[in-house]
Amino acid sequence: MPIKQQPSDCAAIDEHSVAYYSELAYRAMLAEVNLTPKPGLVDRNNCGAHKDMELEDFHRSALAIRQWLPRFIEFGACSANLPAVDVLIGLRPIGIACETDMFRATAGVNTHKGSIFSLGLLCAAIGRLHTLHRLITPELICSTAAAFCRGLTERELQSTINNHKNQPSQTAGQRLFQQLGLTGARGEAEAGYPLVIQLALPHYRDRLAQGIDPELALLDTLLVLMAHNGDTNVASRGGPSGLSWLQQRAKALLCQGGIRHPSDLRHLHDFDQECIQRNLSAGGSADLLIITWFLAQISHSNYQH
Ligand SMILES: CC(C)(COP(=O)(O)OP(=O)(O)OC[C@H]1O[C@@H](n2cnc3c(N)ncnc32)[C@H](O)[C@@H]1O)[C@@H](O)C(=O)NCCC(=O)NCCS
Ligand SMILES: Nc1ncnc2c1ncn2[C@@H]1O[C@H](COP(=O)(O)OP(=O)(O)OP(=O)(O)O)[C@@H](O)[C@H]1O
Repeated sequence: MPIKQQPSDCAAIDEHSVAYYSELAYRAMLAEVNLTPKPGLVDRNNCGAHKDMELEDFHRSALAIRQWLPRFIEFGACSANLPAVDVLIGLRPIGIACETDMFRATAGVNTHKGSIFSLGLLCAAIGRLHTLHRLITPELICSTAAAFCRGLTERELQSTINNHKNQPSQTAGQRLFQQLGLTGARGEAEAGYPLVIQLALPHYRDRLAQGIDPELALLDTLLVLMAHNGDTNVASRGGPSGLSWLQQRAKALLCQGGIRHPSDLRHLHDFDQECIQRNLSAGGSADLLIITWFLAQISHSNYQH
């Protein structure tokens, strides 16, 4: 499809701001994958329910993605003159090139496809807000990302139902929308990341304010996401019953008090083993946890541009 409008050349965003936000996004990916023990997901203890990837693949993948993070921010900064809804068409080739580098780094394994999509959108939103001299807050970043994605679920999920029904070219996300109505990574982005803004981020901040260890607070926040997210990774592996089981299991753990003390980690070890047995992995919630950590650092920082 031809690009309707090209972003004009713009005075590039200053390199310190680009470096600062890129580094936070890179560290967010590391904070998530190193966090242990996570039910069903790859972590420092094990590969969870995954047979084709391990911790080192995620470290290599994050390093490959790191090179692209400044490009997302710069694109967002340089396209700030365009209507928000016209930004995604220019951002996508950068996201796809970044995905290609990720697959090269992992010999073809999907470690961070969903993370690239979401971090790419948020980084571009930061660039746009910077150029427009707006405040860079979690809420404004997510509402800007939502504006980039307006119409995305209609274009790529709803309208593909009739055009591509049962086609092998369908992605997992398109198939799950058709079968279960889940809108996945696209729906969460288009809605402005409500699970992060309304649930996970306030929960993480509350736990930190209560003096809970940051790693335990992040694990507890992962449970909140798992309890509420219509995660297409879980549904693709376990169907609707697998998704419902995982959500209920996470809710039950939270009702028991969640993860507040090191002794609570035994519940996560049990949950991990159950996910491995059922071949369930909450990759979408892991992606949202990356975003939660990233936005939490931004709301804590006094960074001035
Ligand atoms: C839109 C994408 C994610 C489509 O993938 P797909 O159709 O398989 O969709 P799906 O919703 O199943 O998600 C893919 C990944 O997102 C993550 N995910 C799953 N569920 C959720 C959820 N509820 N919320 C957030 N992320 C989720 C998972 O990691 C999953 O593997 C993407 O691959 C794509 O189009 N990439 C091109 C790069 C791009 O557009 N970049 C633009 C911004 S940088
Ligand atoms: N620590 C993690 N462990 C596993 N997945 C993660 C982790 N962090 C993020 N993810 C997300 O989960 C997705 C990978 O999930 P999964 O391997 O289930 O997907 P897939 O490759 O599409 O499916 P399958 O492996 O069933 O063929 C990635 O796109 C990534 O963004």
